[in-house]
Amino acid sequence: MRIGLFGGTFDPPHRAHLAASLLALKRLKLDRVWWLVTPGNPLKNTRNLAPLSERIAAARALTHHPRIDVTGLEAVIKTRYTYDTISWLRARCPGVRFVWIMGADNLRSFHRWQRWRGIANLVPIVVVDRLGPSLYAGASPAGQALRTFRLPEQAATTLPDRKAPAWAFLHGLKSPLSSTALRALRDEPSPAD
Ligand SMILES: Nc1ncnc2c1ncn2[C@@H]1O[C@H](COP(=O)(O)OP(=O)(O)OP(=O)(O)O)[C@@H](O)[C@H]1O
Ligand SMILES: O=C(O)c1ccc[n+]([C@@H]2O[C@H](COP(=O)([O-])O)[C@@H](O)[C@H]2O)c1
Repeated sequence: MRIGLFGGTFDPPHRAHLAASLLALKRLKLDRVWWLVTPGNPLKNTRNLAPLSERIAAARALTHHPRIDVTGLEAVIKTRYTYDTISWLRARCPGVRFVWIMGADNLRSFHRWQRWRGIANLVPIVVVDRLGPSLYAGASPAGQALRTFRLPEQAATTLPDRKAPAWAFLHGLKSPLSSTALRALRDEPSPAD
């Protein structure tokens, strides 16, 4: 069983999240993708974050795909740290080949995550193209530190079978969508206001 783990804030979820999941599903020949809706990204200001239950419900409504499961696992196991989440899952699912999925913006800030080198040693990672951040992601501190473990894109399909550290960059999604932009649209005063 090959499972992609797609952690995110999803406030709100949008079509690029779905497209990134579908791209990883197809290119890595995954059996499933599990969305892990975070109780709150430890590096983001979470003061105005929508409630977890709302973000989970919106993600389920958007995905509605037989191979995508939306979970609030991190709230259940009481962590916000990816290293803890992946360790917890690996300990309980020994037969599963997990892969961590993230957008290129997160590779750029990956060196600020708790135990990021440990995460890279736990599971293979796939980085999905994102309009803007993709340009410099490979040159980021983590991209540079992990450069010798980078696979050519054509080998991405082998990622779930690889021993970590191993990572690949998937091109082909250059979506400008972001939750920040959607929140700004939502919060814009209407002409009637
Ligand atoms: N347009 C996109 N293209 C590729 N990956 C994306 C895109 N938008 C989000 N992602 C990835 O999806 C995951 C969840 O992202 P998140 O919920 O933070 O959405 P976001 O649009 O980046 O939100 P925000 O604007 O609030 O930071 C992250 O790994 C992120 O890199
Ligand atoms: O573990 C960490 O230190 C850490 C720091 C920043 C982000 N993350 C995780 O990265 C994922 C993507 O976050 P976001 O806010 O960009 O959607 C989400 O699962 C977060 O919990 C994890």
